[in-house]
Amino acid sequence: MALFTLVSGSVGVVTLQNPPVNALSAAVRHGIVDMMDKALSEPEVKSVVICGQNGRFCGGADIKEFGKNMTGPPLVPMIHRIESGAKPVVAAIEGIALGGGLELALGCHYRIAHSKARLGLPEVHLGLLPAAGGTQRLPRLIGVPAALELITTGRYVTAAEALRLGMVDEVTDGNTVDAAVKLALSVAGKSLDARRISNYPCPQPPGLDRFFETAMQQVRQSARGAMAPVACVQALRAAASQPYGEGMQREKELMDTLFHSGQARALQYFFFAQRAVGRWSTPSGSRWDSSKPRPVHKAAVVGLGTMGRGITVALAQAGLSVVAVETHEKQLMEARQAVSGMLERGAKRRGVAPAYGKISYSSDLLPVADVDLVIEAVFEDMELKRSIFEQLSEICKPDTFLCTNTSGLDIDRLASHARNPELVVGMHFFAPAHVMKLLEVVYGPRSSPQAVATAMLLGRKMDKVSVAVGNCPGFVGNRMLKPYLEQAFFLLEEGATPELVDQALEEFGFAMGVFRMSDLSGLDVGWRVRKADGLVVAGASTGPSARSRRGFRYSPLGDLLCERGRFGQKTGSGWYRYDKPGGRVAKSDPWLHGFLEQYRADHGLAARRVDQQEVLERCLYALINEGFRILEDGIAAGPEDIDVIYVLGYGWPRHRGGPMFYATTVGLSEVLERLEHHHRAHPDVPGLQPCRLLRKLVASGSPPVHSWREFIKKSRSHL
Ligand SMILES: CCCCCCC[C@H](O)CC(=O)SCCNC(=O)CCNC(=O)[C@H](O)C(C)(C)COP(=O)([O-])OP(=O)([O-])OC[C@H]1O[C@@H](n2cnc3c(N)ncnc32)[C@H](O)[C@@H]1OP(=O)([O-])[O-]
Repeated sequence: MALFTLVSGSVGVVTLQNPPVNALSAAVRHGIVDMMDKALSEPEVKSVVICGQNGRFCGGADIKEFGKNMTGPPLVPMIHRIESGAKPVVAAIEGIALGGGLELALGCHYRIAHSKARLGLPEVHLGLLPAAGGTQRLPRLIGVPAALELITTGRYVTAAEALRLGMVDEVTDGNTVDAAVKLALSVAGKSLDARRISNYPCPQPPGLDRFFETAMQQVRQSARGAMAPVACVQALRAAASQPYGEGMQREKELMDTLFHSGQARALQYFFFAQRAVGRWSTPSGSRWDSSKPRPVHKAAVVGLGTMGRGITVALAQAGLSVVAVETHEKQLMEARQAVSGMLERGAKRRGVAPAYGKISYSSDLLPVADVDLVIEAVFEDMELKRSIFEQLSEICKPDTFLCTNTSGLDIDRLASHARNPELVVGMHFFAPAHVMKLLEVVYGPRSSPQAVATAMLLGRKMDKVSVAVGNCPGFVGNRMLKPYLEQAFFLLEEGATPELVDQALEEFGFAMGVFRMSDLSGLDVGWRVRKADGLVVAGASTGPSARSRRGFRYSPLGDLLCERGRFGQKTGSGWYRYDKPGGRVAKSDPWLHGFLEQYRADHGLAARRVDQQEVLERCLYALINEGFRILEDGIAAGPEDIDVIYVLGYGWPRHRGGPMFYATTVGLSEVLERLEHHHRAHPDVPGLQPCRLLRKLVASGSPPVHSWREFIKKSRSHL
């Protein structure tokens, strides 16, 4: 819908009305076309302002319409009609002008933005390109290099940057629509020849061919198999080398290919999945819409190691007062410095003042007495955490929420040491905690709905996507990692190398293969967990018991490397070697290859050829299978939760939608069949045994991923 009003006697104001973001649905497009026709035909209207209802200009095309039979006036001719009209049109940009919304504004003759507005062309994140003229008008307006950067990254700019770049004509702190009306009055009747961007020549970057070859190389490297960024470069090249009309034709052709691609479907699924996880529920019936969070103004972080420092920064940047506690004086001093540096860099990036004043430091727990919420972030040791929870229960106000940052310890056990177990939840942050977008909020059987709601909201305030998950070893993310890692180890035993496994996973789109990732995060982390689980048997490096635990296949390879002090990057060697401890560049290690050969010889294992397809099937399907088990157990409420966790926390390629969505693109029956095949070959590996839920879904005709929640609910209620 769009509303027309006549103001100041001669300015027609067209207001887009489609809450919450005024997306350009068919009804809105109809409204704009009708209201513009009215404005352009009525003689008393001399100029026009386009704005959006409720302080938001426009969030772009209506993504919900994609994939359906699209009706209504198309965007390109609609915007062309505005630009080519005889009356000046001013875009009054408040809040957001994104995607098609910015393209609409670029079709207007003038643009005024409110100082708090954000502008951008984020289509690339949806597997698309700005196909309503964005790839052709923006470079004509701000030059090819700047447009290329904005379009291929989908980055938003502030109003101030938009003004610097020349995307807008004016920025105001006052009422944007009033300012736009004033401008519209002043330009009524003036020539529009110099205001139609499509008429501008596109400034050519020097060395056009070289410029685009380099750009394409860079984009291909960072895109990791995503098609949209590559298509964006192609469209920009057309803008720089062809007349506007031909450039538009190229934009359309490229969009046609992207629009129907699996990648676009995956990325659009992921867009909605990130929002769906906010509508959380637990098996006991707590829900996002019936659980009221309590306000948190002051929080404490206990333990200022790497994670605690990041959490402190995230809380301070979210505007909370933070008491940062570290009992070791030296560590406290180092942490103060590190936190200040992180705050400074963050503030510089965001163009704000560093939030130093939000943090007070302490070497004892007493100042946490009046905080609303504590995040304990000490070393992953149950005894240590238990003793801190007991102390916190003594010191804190009775209603203080007690949260623990843990990647897998039992929340319920910890809660049993708190005065009020219902106020205890887990908050699993990912390193670096002030940067990574993901937060697993772990509820135990005793966590109150309010505690879960409060932790979820706090995560959002820290600019994270919070996902509520149940309590089990490893929660969702690390629990699924276990069978994935296990398969990678088994593949080494059977003849693969770390390089081969990593290459297969990186070509699939992971930022890092499993071995490179283990080297980065430290092999000792998993070793500690396996030791705690009683899986590491000293002196069992040969003999029949070495490769079996509790009747199932086990690979001690990771343990053997750790016994030799090879913890990964930090020690200068792991699955790869590095120039020095802390080195970052992984190099193939002849020692490791020799070690693997000797290991196979010691265990009577014949190396066979492992191909990339087998790596993908064994590692990824085992991980997906565990995902189905997690759904079956009610640890995650829906596939979206798992997919968001894997994309935002574990480097799963976004353009593949997440593991559960990916399973639907492969075909659930294919995943089932391949798991059965691999399980037949490795009957002593339970991770490869297809789980019940997967079988049930296949038997029910493999319903689409968005209907799994209902399916799971129904199949539970039948039990
Ligand atoms: C062949 C065809 C040719 C077509 C040509 C098209 C060309 C064009 O270039 C393509 C586009 O514009 S592509 C588009 C390019 N634009 C983008 O990529 C912008 C995407 N949007 C965003 O990034 C964020 O939503 C905002 C920053 C706008 C607001 O953030 P915030 O304040 O945190 O709010 P929030 O929680 O995020 O959203 C609130 C609710 O609004 C919903 N919704 C939002 N946008 C929607 C949309 N465009 N649509 C529909 N719905 C949209 C969202 O799902 C949620 O619904 P729920 O039911 O309550 O869960």
